[in-house]
Parts: sequence; C-alpha cells; structure tokens
Amino acid sequence: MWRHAARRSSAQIQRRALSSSAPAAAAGAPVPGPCIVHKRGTDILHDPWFNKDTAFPMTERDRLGLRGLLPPRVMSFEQQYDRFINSFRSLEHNTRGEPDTIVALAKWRILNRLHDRNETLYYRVLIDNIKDFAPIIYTPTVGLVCENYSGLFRRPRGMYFSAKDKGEMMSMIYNWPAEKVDMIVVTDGSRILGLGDLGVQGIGIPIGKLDVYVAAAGINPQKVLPIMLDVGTNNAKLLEDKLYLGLRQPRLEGAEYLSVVDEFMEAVHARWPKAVVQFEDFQMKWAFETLQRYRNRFCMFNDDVQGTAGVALAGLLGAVRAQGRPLTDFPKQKIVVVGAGSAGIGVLNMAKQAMLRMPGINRSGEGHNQFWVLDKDGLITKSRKDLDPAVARFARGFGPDEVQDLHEGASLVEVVKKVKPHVLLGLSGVGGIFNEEVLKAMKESDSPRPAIFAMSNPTTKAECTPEDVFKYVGENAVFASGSPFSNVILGNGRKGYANQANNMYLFPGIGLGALLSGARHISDGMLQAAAECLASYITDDEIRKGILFPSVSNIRHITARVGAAVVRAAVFEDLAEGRCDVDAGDLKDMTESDTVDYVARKMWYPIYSPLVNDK
Ligand SMILES: NC(=O)C1=CN([C@@H]2O[C@H](COP(=O)(O)OP(=O)(O)OC[C@H]3O[C@@H](n4cnc5c(N)ncnc54)[C@H](O)[C@@H]3O)[C@@H](O)[C@H]2O)C=CC1
Ligand SMILES: CC(=O)C(=O)O
Ligand SMILES: [Mg+2]
Repeated sequence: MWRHAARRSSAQIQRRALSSSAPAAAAGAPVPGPCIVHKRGTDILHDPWFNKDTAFPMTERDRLGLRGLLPPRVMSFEQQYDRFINSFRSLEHNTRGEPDTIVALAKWRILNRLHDRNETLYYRVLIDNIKDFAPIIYTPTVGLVCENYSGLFRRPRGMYFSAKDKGEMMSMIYNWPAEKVDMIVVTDGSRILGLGDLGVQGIGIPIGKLDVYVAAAGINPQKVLPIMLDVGTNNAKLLEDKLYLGLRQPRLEGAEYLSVVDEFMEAVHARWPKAVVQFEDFQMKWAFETLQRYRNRFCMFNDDVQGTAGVALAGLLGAVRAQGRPLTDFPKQKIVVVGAGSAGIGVLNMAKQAMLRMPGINRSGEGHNQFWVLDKDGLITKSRKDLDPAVARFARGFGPDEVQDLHEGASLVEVVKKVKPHVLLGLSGVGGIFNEEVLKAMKESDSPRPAIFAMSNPTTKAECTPEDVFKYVGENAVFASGSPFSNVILGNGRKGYANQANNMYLFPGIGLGALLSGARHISDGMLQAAAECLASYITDDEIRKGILFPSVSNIRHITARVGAAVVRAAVFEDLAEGRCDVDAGDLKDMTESDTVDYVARKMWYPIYSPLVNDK
C-alpha cells in the first residue's frame, strides 16, 4: 500500500511538505478524511482538539448545534493565524523593557492559552514559527515555568502517578481518555534541566518535550501523553511552599522507588504495548538504573543519557571537520568534559564507542583515553574513592601516558592549561563556570579551531556565553550551547555562530523512528544511526563558517531524516516488526529515499478537518 503512495509523491513535493512554511495539504499530501464528532454545542467549543473558534463553517454550526454560540462572521484559518501572530507581536512590543522573566512568562501564557483553546491553531503556529517559539515552550522558558508551576497551574495536562497510587496504576491508566497513545515522556522531577529537584513541578518538561514531538516529528497530539511520577521531593523549599501541588514527603528510595516505576511501566505496556517511552530528567542514579532495567523489555530510551550523547557526538565530529581534518582523526582529539552526570557520562560512552570504531584504534580501548573528566570535586583520577563504575572507565591514571602531570581534583583552569584540549564540553549545570580565565586558557588549545560546548540548560546555567568565547578564545573558535543564544557580530562583516547543541535535534527522530519501525526495543545501533544522520546533515561549507548544527527552523526536515535512519537501523538489526499496514517485509523493501518518504508521510500536520460528513 505504501508503495503506491510513494510513487505518487515526487521528491520536490516531499521537500515542500516537510518545510515548516509549506502546509502538507497544499503540497499534495493526503487530507485527513472527515471525522464525526459525537459532541455538540459548547462541549465542542470547550474541546481544544475539535474547536475551530470563529472558523466553524455554517454547515457545521447548523449540524453541531453551534448556531448562535459564535459571532456570525466566519473567519478563515489564515485570518485566525494572522490574528494570533499579531497579538503575539503586540505583546512583544508592549513588554519591551520589562524584566526578561516577566516577558518570557507572558509569552508562555499567551501560547498556553491558545493550546487550551484550539490545538490545531496552536500546533500550526508552533510548527511555522518553531525557532521563535521553541525557546518559550521548551528551554529556557520551560525551566521558569517548572519553577513556578504550582502558582501557574490552571488546567492539568498529562497524567500524574504518585507514590500514593501504588497498586492502582493498572486501572488508573485507563482514565486517560485517548484510545491510542504512541509517545510518552515521563519524569520523576528529580533533575529538571540544571535546576535540580523540582518535584511534581517538573511535569512542564514532558509537556514541552511532547510539544516538540508534535512540531518536529509530527506525532499526532491526541496520541501523546506527558507523565509525572511523583515519588516525593527532597527540595525543602517546595515542601514548605503552601501552593506546592505534589506529595509533601521525601523522595522514595531503593526498592520502594523502583516498585513504583515498575508498576507504572507495566501499566503503560498493558494498555499501549507499542508506545515509545522517553525517560527525561531523572537524577543520575535512576537514569542509569532504569535504562538498564527496561531497555531490553520495553521500547524506551533515556533522552538525557542517549539523546544528548548523539547530539554531542555530532558536534564533536563537526569540530574535527572545522579544523580541516578527516573524521579518522577524531580519536586524536583531546576532550575535557565538565560534568560527570547522566548527560556527561552518556556523551563520554558514545564518543568512546565512536573512537573505537575508527581505523587504527585498539578495539579494547586499552591505553586510549582522550578524555579528562571533571565533576564538582575537580579532575577525576583513579585515586578517587568510591567512584561509580560508569565514571571509573574515564578516570585518568598515573601511567606513562599522563604527560600532563595532573593530580586528583585538579581545577578546570589547571586542566585546560596543561592539556590544551581541542574541545571543552560542559554538562555541569553550573552557569558561568567557563569563566574568563578558563576561556583565555582555551586560546592556547592545540586546535586551530578550539571548540567550546556550553550545553547546560536553561540559559542561566550555560557554562559561558558566545560573546565571551569569541572575545577570550578568539574568532576562530566554534561554539554551541544547550539553550539558544544569538550569533555574535565580529566585525569585518564576520559572524560568530552560536549553534544550539540540544537533544531536541535527535529525540523526536529517535522516538518517531522507533514507533514507525515497530521496534521491540531501541538499540545502540539505532541511536548511532540517528547521531550519524545528524552529523552528516551539515555541509563542509557550513562547517568552515563555524556552523555545527542546522537551524531549528529545519527541525521537521531533520527529524524525517533522523527518523528514517532509525527505521533503517532497526530493520538492519532485525528489530523492526512494522506498524499498521506496513509490515517488516515492506520496511525491508524500502530504499533509503522510500523510507524518508514513508516517515515524512506519516507526520501529522495541523489543518481543520471536517467535523460532519458531506451528505
Ligand atoms: N544540551 C542538552 O541537550 C542537554 C543538556 N543537559 C544539561 O546538562 C546539565 C547536567 O545534566 P545531568 O548530567 O543530567 O546532571 P547530573 O546532576 O547527573 O550531573 C551533573 C554533574 O556536574 C557535576 N558538577 C556540579 N558542579 C560542578 C562544578 N562546579 N564543576 C564541575 N562539575 C560539576 C556534578 O558533580 C555531576 O557530575 C543540566 O544543566 C542539563 O540541563 C542535559 C541533557 C541534555
Ligand atoms: C535538554 C535536556 O534534556 C536537558 O537539559 O535536560
Ligand atoms: Mg532532559
């Protein structure tokens, strides 16, 4: 069946359908068939999924009991769209000069209100303006929203499973109104961005991530489910806050904690066995433990460990290309990683695996340690007591390879001065830690184009700014950050590129590819394919300019490609079982471009569907 449709769509049509500014319907993609709504009157107007506000045509007003409930003039979708964008731009204008947090929350409120009223219009403005709106629904503003969530709360989104629901989850899961769920993002709120334990208020993160899924991967918003596992909080301020909406108890630990997560995973799997579950913003010990526990039993992944790793690897490979060196030189790069948490260790593991795949490297990895890793206690060496085994494999030894004469707990500036690294990568959650002294030391890097990745979120936690990088390291530096910054004007008509290195470039494609392949689980090979696809997206010309990551405006196009790469890796590893009318054999028969076409065609696009059948 897919073959017939694939023949119909030319590559040109596909490109237009994928571009964020060209509606799929206009590009010849199939228009969703009429759906019959069983609600009437105000129930429809109060349901954001069906509501069209003033755009209900007269036939629908007549047949759905809406006559008289709306002003008489019928507006077009385009008129509604322009009206919203104009209000948004007026808000921007009217709040000029106000404190940043006030402006950010005002923008979040106007978008959130649109979401709660009219999802079709909301997702359309989000898709078309993703570069402007991602910083509001995602990092950095989502962090501010989580910090203030209990006060901002008006209407629930998603589901909440608490420690008090033990034994009830299997029935609770059926309280969710949608028949089908494809994508779940779950958190326990224990490490929200770099903001620490925010308890139940962390629900903003699954909501934001799933908005990105809808916008970037075209997952139907009716089939996504944000979830909070509230097992308590250790945040004393929240426990004392009268408005706090979560359980007022310390976090569950050990077997008690795991039994809650186990019960939740069983409940999800019982109702939606094919749903993909993304774990997000769990503190390190539970991020790794749950990943090991579930990754071969369920179709799940941990975005902070695995999604981040792929994005960082794409950036690291870009940094090699920026020096004009072949990728086979990657194992020679000296990389200082600041932060040995779930994200930092995920990156180190993936980068190490990539180095070991390069020609000429001893496969066992013995004697090959190009990484210097620091945590809150400084440089991690083999003399460190009680080292987590995941971190221990990257600890520096004191053998003959240790020419730099560094000691346990050495400070960042000491390490940078002695190692002269090619790359300085931050996943520490400590804002400004790459200070003037550290950045000036990076000027002496052994690389002609030193790379600085300040990947911590939100913006206040970024290890440094691009302005400081181009000022102190030099104009030949390359820079990327987790939250968005503006490019820097360098003079002589040159620009210092502020790339965004955020897992948003990969998690939508990983989830979409896993879903469409019907993979039993998400393998390292599928994740590697996603990272390689992102790395190859950037041209040599862009790399030379210092552009390491594509613009967020292209995220739908990127996600289609990443999703297809993941599908093909699942097929290659015999993990793909297919989905709906496309079975494993069909997937196997697809060429690379067929797979991209197939993935792109499966992406949902917001348009008003008829709510009544034509007679
Ligand atoms: N750009 C992106 O796509 C992503 C960014 N992140 C960001 O990375 C940061 C860390 O996340 P996780 O690894 O999950 O947190 P984590 O809490 O597991 O790890 C933080 C690590 O930083 C270390 N650290 C703390 N203070 C330090 C200091 N002064 N000097 C050196 N190291 C220090 C800690 O010892 C720990 O090893 C967060 O800000 C998060 O927002 C995480 C995932 C994706
Ligand atoms: C981007 C992301 O996943 C984080 O900062 O945790
Ligand atoms: Mg995260």
